[in-house]
Amino acid sequence: MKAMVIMNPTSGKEQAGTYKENIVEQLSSTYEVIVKETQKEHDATLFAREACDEKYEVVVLVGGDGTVHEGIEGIAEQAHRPIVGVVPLGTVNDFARALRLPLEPEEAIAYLGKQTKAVDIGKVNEQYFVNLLAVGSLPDAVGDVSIEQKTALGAFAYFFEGAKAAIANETYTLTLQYDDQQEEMEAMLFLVALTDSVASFRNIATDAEVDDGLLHCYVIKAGSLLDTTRVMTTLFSGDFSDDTSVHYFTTNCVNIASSEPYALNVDGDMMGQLPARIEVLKQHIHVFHGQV
Ligand SMILES: Nc1ncnc2c1ncn2[C@@H]1O[C@H](COP(=O)(O)OP(=O)(O)OP(=O)(O)O)[C@@H](O)[C@H]1O
Repeated sequence: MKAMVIMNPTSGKEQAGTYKENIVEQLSSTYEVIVKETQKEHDATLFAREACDEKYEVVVLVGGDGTVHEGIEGIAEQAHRPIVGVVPLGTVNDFARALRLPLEPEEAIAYLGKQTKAVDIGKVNEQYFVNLLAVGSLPDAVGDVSIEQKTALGAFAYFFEGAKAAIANETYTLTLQYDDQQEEMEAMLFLVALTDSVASFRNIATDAEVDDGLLHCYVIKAGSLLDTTRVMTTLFSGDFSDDTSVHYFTTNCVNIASSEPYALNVDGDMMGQLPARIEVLKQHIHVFHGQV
């Protein structure tokens, strides 16, 4: 049986190489292991696709959410899909959090080759996502977060920038189609979460399970500045149940359009623009899972 380890040498303050030996040791009793280092953008996608073509049993993605996203892109549409392992070396590591893996790389390595679980992935137009898709002020702001900010502030950088943009109160008209319904609304932010870990905050999308086959959709409606501030507080607290400014629904497919070609933020990076068809591929990828 074969395992391919795909490492991004630039992630984790360039410490990825120091974990190489332990990863190989963890897997080598069961698998013949090869290690590939990415040199540039999209290498992880190409390597992961090669692993599918050559019928590898396992692909281990060593890096941040960007590396996980690229690796999953390479696997998602293939007939043979290896089991995916994750060694988290990013700032946020939302996917590793959702899989209940320890964020300490050495500890996460111990889960490679152990218990597996089939998890959902999302498809947006012709791309895939494992965690979060967003349209609105927050995603623009997330795209603006610099590497230095991420390192200094960690996950909080996203919400800090997001809150500033939201308070500027930028809104737009969205048309949503799902489950035979069509809705039009003024929105500040549209979020689709697949897991309960969004920019590292576990109390957003608390109902989302990695294998529930559902897109957890949040429309943060336009309102006054006061409303906006309150909504941001609600977002931080994670309890939307009594908030009329937040429209929450679940579905397995939603079409979203807007009068303006708003940009999409997919798993933390700006990719493509509206209109978009978003669907969930239920329990599509097997992963090595952490503690339940
Ligand atoms: N050798 C390389 N040199 C420069 N960039 C690379 C290299 N290999 C991969 N990349 C790019 O690094 C990015 C992914 O970085 P990483 O895995 O650290 O995720 P991240 O999302 O930036 O993590 P986080 O934001 O949580 O710190 C991808 O855009 C990928 O194309």
